[in-house]
Amino acid sequence: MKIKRSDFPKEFIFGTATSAYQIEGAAFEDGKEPSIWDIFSHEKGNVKNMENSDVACDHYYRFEEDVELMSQLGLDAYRFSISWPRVLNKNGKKNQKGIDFYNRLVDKLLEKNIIPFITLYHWDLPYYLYEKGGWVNDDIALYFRDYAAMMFELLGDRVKHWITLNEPWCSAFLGYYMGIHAPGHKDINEALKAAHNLLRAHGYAVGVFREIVKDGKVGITNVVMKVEPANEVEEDYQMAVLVDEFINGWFHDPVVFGKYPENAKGVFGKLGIRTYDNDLDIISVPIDFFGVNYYTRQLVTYDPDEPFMYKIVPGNLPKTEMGWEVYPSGLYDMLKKLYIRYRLPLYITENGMAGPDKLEGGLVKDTYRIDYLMKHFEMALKAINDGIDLRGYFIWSLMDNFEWAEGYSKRFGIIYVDYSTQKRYFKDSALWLKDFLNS
Ligand SMILES: CO[C@H](O)c1c[n+]2c([nH]1)[C@H](O)[C@@H](O)[C@H](O)[C@H]2CO
Repeated sequence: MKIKRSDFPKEFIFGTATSAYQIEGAAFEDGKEPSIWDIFSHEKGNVKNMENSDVACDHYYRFEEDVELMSQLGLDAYRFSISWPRVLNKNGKKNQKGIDFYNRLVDKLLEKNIIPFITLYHWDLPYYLYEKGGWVNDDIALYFRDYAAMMFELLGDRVKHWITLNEPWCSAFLGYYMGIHAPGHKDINEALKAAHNLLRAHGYAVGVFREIVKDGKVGITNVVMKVEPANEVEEDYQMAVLVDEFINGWFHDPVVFGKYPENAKGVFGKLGIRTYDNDLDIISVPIDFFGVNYYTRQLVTYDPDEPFMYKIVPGNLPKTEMGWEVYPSGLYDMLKKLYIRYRLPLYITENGMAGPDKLEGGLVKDTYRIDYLMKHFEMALKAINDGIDLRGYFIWSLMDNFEWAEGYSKRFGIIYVDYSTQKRYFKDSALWLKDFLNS
């Protein structure tokens, strides 16, 4: 059964998502200070082929063309992030040229009737704050609060949908424990501290949001993985519960319940890893929605030789270029689980796939991406029809961009970017989406 746009509630919004560091470029121009990713990507061995976002998709200079493309597709909304080091310099002064860029971007979106959704933090911490300790310095929550208040003051008259953090799990565990993201640390105690300070930053920002953008909605976007036992044996089921708490619970429970998940907290305690319970009242100030970034499932199996007694097992379903299984039913399962547990409205703030996209004669035949998106749209519609308060869906991503440690080797866009010419090309998936949005 082919679903149509009209099967969704008329107020449901379809959009695309990007982030500042992945598309803007102009990394050192117009007064922008370096971020931890500007430094990390220039250090050998961190990013495939030593690629970086000095230029990326040159969006800082091409944003009008890009908004025009969004308008041609008929998108309802666009999710993007603010580069903190582009708008606030190391002396705590506003960088007016950086602020003007976001003013012009927001005004262009509104002119085209595209609803802006802003993410305040999508991993590009100002390097000058990292030098003060970054996310492991408790003061960072207040620096973030002041940055958030400034952006709410500057754009809150026109932007009514805000996301404090994108995937604090990645910032904390990829950045401070696994070392594969900036700042490249490998210290579990730093990771737990960073996680707590990220959540404190979120809570402080929501507090000032309520004073400044009275008619706005604010939430937080988390990684959402369907965690399943690799084998249907008791010990794997137990590991699935634990890993679900590590990945999903650790950043959802404190925000709603004001407490960390018990099993995971117990495991950290047993391993002598410190956890925190200060400011849980600030962390759990009420929010208006959860942003859900769903891509795939994670199969786990018990392994006593691993630090946390589990390891990830690659499943046998078809995989994307990232090696992630295509698992649409996991989206439905997680939307239902989140809605039952937290009773909050939901937006899918990211869903999409990296494909073997080839530009031939100005076309990209990414039928696999059309199939992927259609199957996930069907799960979103099923969730809505089952009474889940799902309000929107943002495809990751509007255009091919800098895929962090993978550099430009992974293409997630519905628009193809030829980085040698900066020309944009609608992939077949974009043309399909345009038809779908008009169906
Ligand atoms: C399991 O995937 C994560 O939820 C995830 C996937 N992704 C993300 N988070 C980030 O929010 C984006 O910046 C990435 O570009 C995007 C694609 O990798």
